[in-house]
Amino acid sequence: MTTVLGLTGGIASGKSTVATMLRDLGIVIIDADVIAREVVEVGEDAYFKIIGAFGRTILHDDRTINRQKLGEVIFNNEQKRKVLNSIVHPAVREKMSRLKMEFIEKGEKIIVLDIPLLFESKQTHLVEKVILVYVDRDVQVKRLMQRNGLSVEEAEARINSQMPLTEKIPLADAVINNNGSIEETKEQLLAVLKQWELI
Ligand SMILES: CC(C)(COP(=O)(O)OP(=O)(O)OC[C@H]1O[C@@H](n2cnc3c(N)ncnc32)[C@H](O)[C@@H]1O)[C@@H](O)C(=O)NCCC(=O)NCCS
Ligand SMILES: Nc1ncnc2c1ncn2[C@@H]1O[C@H](COP(=O)(O)OP(=O)(O)OP(=O)(O)O)[C@@H](O)[C@H]1O
Repeated sequence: MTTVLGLTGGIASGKSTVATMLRDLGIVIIDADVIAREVVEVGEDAYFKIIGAFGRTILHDDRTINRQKLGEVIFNNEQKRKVLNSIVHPAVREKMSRLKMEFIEKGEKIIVLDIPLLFESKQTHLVEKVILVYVDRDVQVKRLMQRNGLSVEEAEARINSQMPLTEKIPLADAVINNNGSIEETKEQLLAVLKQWELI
């Protein structure tokens, strides 16, 4: 029997940090951000659809998608974000489901789907339980600015394009508070997995 968990949070809340801890425990992670990059590689269906919707100005000279430029467009324009989502999300969903089935067939005990927009895009039916990685907004802004080299306005725009983390808390089965140290986050994660009798 395989248990399928969802790992979610907000931008720069610490999902990848928690995913690395899970990987270190030997648990398989299917990462929606990674798949979202793969399905828009040069030559893929979604790649051509993106050019059709956003024009060739969002490409680098080598024809790959200029993610920084596309990000500037979609994080500041809800209409355009919806257009991009409508192109990329179906392809991501299809590939995630396929990978999930492959790992189930292989007999993996636990599979974690790391999906930043799990609640926004109503994907909770894919998983049995959801772990939310939470941080306070000021911590989130600070870590996002630092990691991506963004201004406070740019960081706020990205955070505002998602459901507020406080609204995600009641929708999750377990909440890991990542305001503190990495060690404190790891302790919380292990406690959740023990409580669910997964380790
Ligand atoms: C806009 C893009 C080109 C920016 O690329 P970039 O390399 O700068 O960021 P990256 O892909 O690593 O995403 C970082 C984080 O941004 C947030 N984010 C990404 N896309 C979205 C979106 N459409 N709406 C809200 N938040 C988003 C997520 O928290 C994600 O973890 C890229 O994020 C993208 O193609 N987004 C659309 C697909 C999508 O929704 N991906 C999220 C998981 S399916
Ligand atoms: N407990 C912590 N203390 C200090 N820094 C942290 C902590 N957790 C994460 N970080 C840092 O915060 C940033 C965001 O963390 P991470 O990349 O894990 O978030 P994420 O939710 O996967 O982000 P995204 O969805 O935007 O890719 C990273 O630079 C990471 O090193």
